[in-house]
Amino acid sequence: MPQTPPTRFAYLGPEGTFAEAALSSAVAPADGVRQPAASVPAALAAVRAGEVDAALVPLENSVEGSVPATMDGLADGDPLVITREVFLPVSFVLAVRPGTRPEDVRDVVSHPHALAQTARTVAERLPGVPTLPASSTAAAARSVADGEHDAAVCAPIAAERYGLVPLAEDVADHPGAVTRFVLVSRPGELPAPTGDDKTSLVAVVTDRTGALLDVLREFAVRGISLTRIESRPTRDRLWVYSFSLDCEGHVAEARVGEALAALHRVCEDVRFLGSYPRADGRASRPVPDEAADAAFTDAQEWLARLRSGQV
Ligand SMILES: O=C(O)C(=O)C[C@]1(C(=O)O)C=C[C@@H](O)C=C1
Repeated sequence: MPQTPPTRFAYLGPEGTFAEAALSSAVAPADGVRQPAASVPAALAAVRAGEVDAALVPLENSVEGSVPATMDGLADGDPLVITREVFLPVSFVLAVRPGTRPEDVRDVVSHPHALAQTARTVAERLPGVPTLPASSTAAAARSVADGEHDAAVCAPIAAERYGLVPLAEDVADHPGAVTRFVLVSRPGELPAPTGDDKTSLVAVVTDRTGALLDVLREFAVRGISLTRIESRPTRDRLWVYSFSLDCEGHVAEARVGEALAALHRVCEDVRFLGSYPRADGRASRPVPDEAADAAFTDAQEWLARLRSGQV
């Protein structure tokens, strides 16, 4: 009997990134093969090209906010959809080659999000030492192991993986940070509604009075709570913005489907980014009776009766 090929996953690499840890927490090693990608755009490109089935990429961090490469990578290019969200607590060490003393360190390298989350502590430990960006925390650790740089801000597991030792542990300025990762695929069958889901989308609006209010109203009048909203420049058109947002609910629910259809009417463009199980551990708000599927069905039936003359 022919065997189904294993699911292929890309993640922001190399080995030892938080993205790899997030993928491991979500997908058992036996449930697919995984390959590191050099950057978030490279991971998304591998999905679009069909080289992998899905990519696990960072979307936002509780301290530093959104990851622009992922936000923009999902908003532009061939459509991709989120099928799952994964939350991972992140903690950082300042890692060096064995034998390195604080006074030997001439630079500190890491992913910009990791440098931002540790800026104060690293400056206290290594005053005046410049910081440099890397494509990921693990790429930073590897470059220190290779002798290209002197210290990396990375996960304890990355330090171990690349033979480094901690010069300082727990160097986050705000301990307890969590990064939200998303698993993205080419559009296909949607994850089934679980009753506790999120829907993500990007709405492009023109520069006019009340444009954002129009977007928000379509959710509010249908009893849908938003869990995130932020604006990004569309980049190719001056002063035209897109709103990237997550709301509670699944597109299969009438209230969410109708809100999206309404946005399609009032926005210049709407890009659906998926409906997937909510995993942030926070309780979704109860759906008001008048926004439940049954209320929409009842209203549709009533309207059909009116239209057929049964007043
Ligand atoms: O470099 C990594 O290890 C990543 O997975 C990326 C990333 C990010 O983009 O925010 C993930 C978690 C940390 O907040 C720092 C870096």
